[in-house]
Amino acid sequence: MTIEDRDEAHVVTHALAKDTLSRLRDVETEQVAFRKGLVKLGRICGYEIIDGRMETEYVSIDTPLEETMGERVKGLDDVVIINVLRAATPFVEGLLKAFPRARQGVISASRDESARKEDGSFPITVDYVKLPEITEDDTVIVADPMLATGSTMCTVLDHVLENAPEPERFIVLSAVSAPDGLLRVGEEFDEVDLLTVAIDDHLDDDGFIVPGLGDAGDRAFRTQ
Ligand SMILES: O=P(O)(O)OC[C@H]1O[C@H](OP(=O)(O)OP(=O)(O)O)[C@H](O)[C@@H]1O
Ligand SMILES: O=c1cc[nH]c(=O)[nH]1
Ligand SMILES: [Mg+2]
Repeated sequence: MTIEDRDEAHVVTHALAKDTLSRLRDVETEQVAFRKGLVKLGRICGYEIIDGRMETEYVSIDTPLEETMGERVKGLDDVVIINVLRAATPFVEGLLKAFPRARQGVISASRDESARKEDGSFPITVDYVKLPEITEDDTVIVADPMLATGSTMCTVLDHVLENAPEPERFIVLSAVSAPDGLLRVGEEFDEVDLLTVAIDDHLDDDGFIVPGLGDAGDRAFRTQ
């Protein structure tokens, strides 16, 4: 298993996750490679979630030759993935390769970067929310590649948890996180399992993660 427990979060330490993230960080990585990298990282994280968080059960199987015992992952049909628009879209595309039958939710949330508050958080605009019903049997994965101040994720979680029962597993998955954001989400939502590929050093004065990878949405969608 390649998930390590740290104080702030659980870290996916698979060598391919580190390799892929390093390519994403590189300023020379252009849009298509960047987007494909996010897809790949989502797939790796999905496999790591299955390996590190889910269980298998023994089942009887008839091969063409004889009956034998095999293992199946329990709960693969009870997965909900929440896509936090917009940067999470390619990341979720990768996750869906690991969980092809997941029920999907979408939340459009963006931070108002011109109005950073004194406490360092951002006002978050939520334009669209469409969520599937969540049940106690579900593994819920809220995906956003960037967790900076945590303002977006806290707002998203308020929506996701509203009227939802406590699911079997509740995972917040990011590629790059700042310590501040992890701390904030962890304090406000102690029921969530924070999973990330990297915990970076700090946030700059504009609320960007350093060293980070820049603006994930802009790099994936070529809007700058
Ligand atoms: O932890 P926070 O300080 O809230 O920052 C993280 C958020 O910022 C980015 O989204 P952004 O608002 O830039 O929108 P985008 O995905 O459309 O680019 C990123 O995708 C996260 O959703
Ligand atoms: O560093 C950051 C912070 C928020 N959103 C991003 O895309 N990058
Ligand atoms: Mg966003």
